[in-house]
Amino acid sequence: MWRRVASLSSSISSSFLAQTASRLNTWESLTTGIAQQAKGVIAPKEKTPFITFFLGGPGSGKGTQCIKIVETFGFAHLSAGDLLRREIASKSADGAMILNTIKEGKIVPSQVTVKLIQKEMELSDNHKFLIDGFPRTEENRVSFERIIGVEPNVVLFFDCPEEEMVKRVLNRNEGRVDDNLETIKKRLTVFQALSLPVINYYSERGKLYTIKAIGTEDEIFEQVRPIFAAFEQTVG
Ligand SMILES: Nc1ncnc2c1ncn2[C@@H]1O[C@H](COP(=O)(O)OP(=O)(O)O)[C@@H](O)[C@H]1O
Ligand SMILES: Nc1ccn([C@H]2C[C@H](O)[C@@H](COP(=O)(O)OP(=O)(O)O)O2)c(=O)n1
Ligand SMILES: [Mg+2]
Repeated sequence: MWRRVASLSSSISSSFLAQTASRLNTWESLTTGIAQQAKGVIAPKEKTPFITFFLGGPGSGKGTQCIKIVETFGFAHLSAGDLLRREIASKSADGAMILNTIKEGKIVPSQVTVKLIQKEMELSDNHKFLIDGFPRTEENRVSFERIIGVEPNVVLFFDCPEEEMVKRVLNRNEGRVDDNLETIKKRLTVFQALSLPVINYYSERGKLYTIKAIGTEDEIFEQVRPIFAAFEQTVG
């Protein structure tokens, strides 16, 4: 597998290869556990994971653009919010706590969310992931790095005026318990206080792509598409 990665391109820098090797080891350990549990039913992944984080305030259009990336570039879409809502619906042990946290516009403890993401990654046949709505706090970010052991390759930030986000969320019409004015206001405060530092963190590391998230869905996709097109060859 190492030879396969190393032969991808001679122009890939040695530090990139070192990072790739480290991610590969992590991916193998991530998959080994589940493969053992399944007694060989699930084959170990053959490709290095490619991880993208989609960040932005409520209603900034993350989920909408993820669907387009899935259709165009064949990524697996893991929405942190959807995974948490699934826990609520399944009446799991954490369900009531998650529901209250979401209603309050707060952030669910990282361990819970990262475990759900980890499970989805392990079960997926894909190696290209869009992780949508995560990490929303520095605690989320550090917890992902500690538990999953990898950093994202690319981070997208959907930059949208608050007024527009509020309008979109109030029109979302998906029956979500948090799509009301009171919760949105709390979520916007949490976004400013806890999520912006994560966005700044990735900006300082040169991983951040800021998308101007106003305009039609197609116009916004024309900003998003080239980012993924540029990585298509190396991602596989
Ligand atoms: N560019 C856009 N212009 C207008 N409405 C949009 C746009 N993108 C998404 N929407 C709508 O806004 C709402 C929120 O979008 P969504 O993708 O769920 O955002 P997020 O996942 O960031 O909260 C949805 O009802 C969606 O259909
Ligand atoms: N990393 C995350 C992601 C979502 N949550 C909770 C708290 C969020 O307000 C809700 C809804 O998240 P979701 O990503 O679905 O929300 P938007 O699509 O941005 O409106 O889920 C969380 O606690 N931690
Ligand atoms: Mg969403």
